[in-house]
Amino acid sequence: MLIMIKGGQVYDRETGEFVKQDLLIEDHQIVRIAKDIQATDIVDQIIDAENRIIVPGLIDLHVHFREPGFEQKETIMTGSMAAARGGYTTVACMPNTRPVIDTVETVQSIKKRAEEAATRVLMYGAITVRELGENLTDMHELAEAGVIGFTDDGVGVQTSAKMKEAMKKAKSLNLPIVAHCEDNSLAKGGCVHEGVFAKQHDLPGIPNEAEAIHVGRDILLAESTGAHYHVCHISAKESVRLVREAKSRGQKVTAEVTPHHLLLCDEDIPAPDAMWKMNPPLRGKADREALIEGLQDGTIDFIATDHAPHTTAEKAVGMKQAPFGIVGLETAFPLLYTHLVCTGILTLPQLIDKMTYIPATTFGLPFGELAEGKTADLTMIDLHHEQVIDPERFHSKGRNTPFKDWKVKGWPVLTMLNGKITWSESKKTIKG
Ligand SMILES: NC(=O)N[C@@H](CC(=O)O)C(=O)O
Ligand SMILES: [Zn+2]
Ligand SMILES: [Zn+2]
Repeated sequence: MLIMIKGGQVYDRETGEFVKQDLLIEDHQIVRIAKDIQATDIVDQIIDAENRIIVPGLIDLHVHFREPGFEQKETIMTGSMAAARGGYTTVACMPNTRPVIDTVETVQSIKKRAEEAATRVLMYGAITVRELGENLTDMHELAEAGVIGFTDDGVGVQTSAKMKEAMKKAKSLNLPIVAHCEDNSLAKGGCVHEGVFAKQHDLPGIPNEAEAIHVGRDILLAESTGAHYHVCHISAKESVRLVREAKSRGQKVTAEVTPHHLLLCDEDIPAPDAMWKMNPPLRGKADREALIEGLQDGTIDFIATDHAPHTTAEKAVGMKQAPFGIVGLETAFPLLYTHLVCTGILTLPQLIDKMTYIPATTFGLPFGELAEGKTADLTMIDLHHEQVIDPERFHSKGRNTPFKDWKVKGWPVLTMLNGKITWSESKKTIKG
């Protein structure tokens, strides 16, 4: 099978430029990128990319696909379709499923289910059995089964000794510790950020230190064990400061931030409505500013959505009772393009790199670049098309987003994984 993508503005990471070029894809590989490829006779399909940019397939290293155990919220199939619609070709699933991803059997069964998925589905193994914080999983076995790192995402590892033990093991396996940073003794019972909104509505707050204290502790532990330490969904200004300081000492500490923490703060929450409830919570204005600054100066390495679908019924029970989490895969790129690139906060190449090449290289994954010889994972985006976010049109089972009705531009129009089209808005082809 030979596919040509014709006339698009192809992103070149090395120069940061968009050059009008054609791509030739043979089976799963990009075989040629050049101006005006004359191969019309031999190709099976020609895709018209006029007025579109072509970027590497987006990569989201923090998603919750809920399978096994919570299929009412999402499945690998619906989650991966949401990812494809959002322009993603690679995702990494968190292990807070039922059962937890803490055994080789569970890894294998998810791999099996993911064979037909619309994205490449990578996964993390749990740090502790059932994410209970008590006994380490068989990390060696999980690594052999192919997990890309270890995390107890959903909960923090509460004791320093357990985290240190996990880091030692992770270091020996050359895999990262990916930490959900939350000290329960400080966070317990809170449902929003301990700030303006909590006060106004008399809601129990989660203070910044609940996150930052783990970041600080773990940076010390990573320093002594030599492990690669990665901070999930960083949200507090103090955490950004700690990561910046560790990086300046040359430590292998990395961090990700979500679109919602970059675009919203607690004062933006219109009313106590669980569509705005997630963990960590939307922080204060100064935190949001620190996150943007951290993203700009490279303290924060990349963007991950923390796509966390829940059912409408679960989210309808109010701010205190509802589960934490919002969906993100189908809105991330247009939201960030509209609110960070069109406003001059990031350049378009910076945004693309933080959603492709940087997450890949941070975790040593061979994706995130458009080049001859590379896997044909790519996304075609219409930067000009403006559309309102309509959760009813999501491929995800989750409708839980605070961005409903936001008018944004920069929508993905075609996604290709391994040389196969996994999502296309219009099937706009010249041939085939
Ligand atoms: N982020 C969330 O608010 N929720 C996540 C758990 C997590 O990422 O900590 C979930 O699994 O629902
Ligand atoms: Zn988390
Ligand atoms: Zn998560």
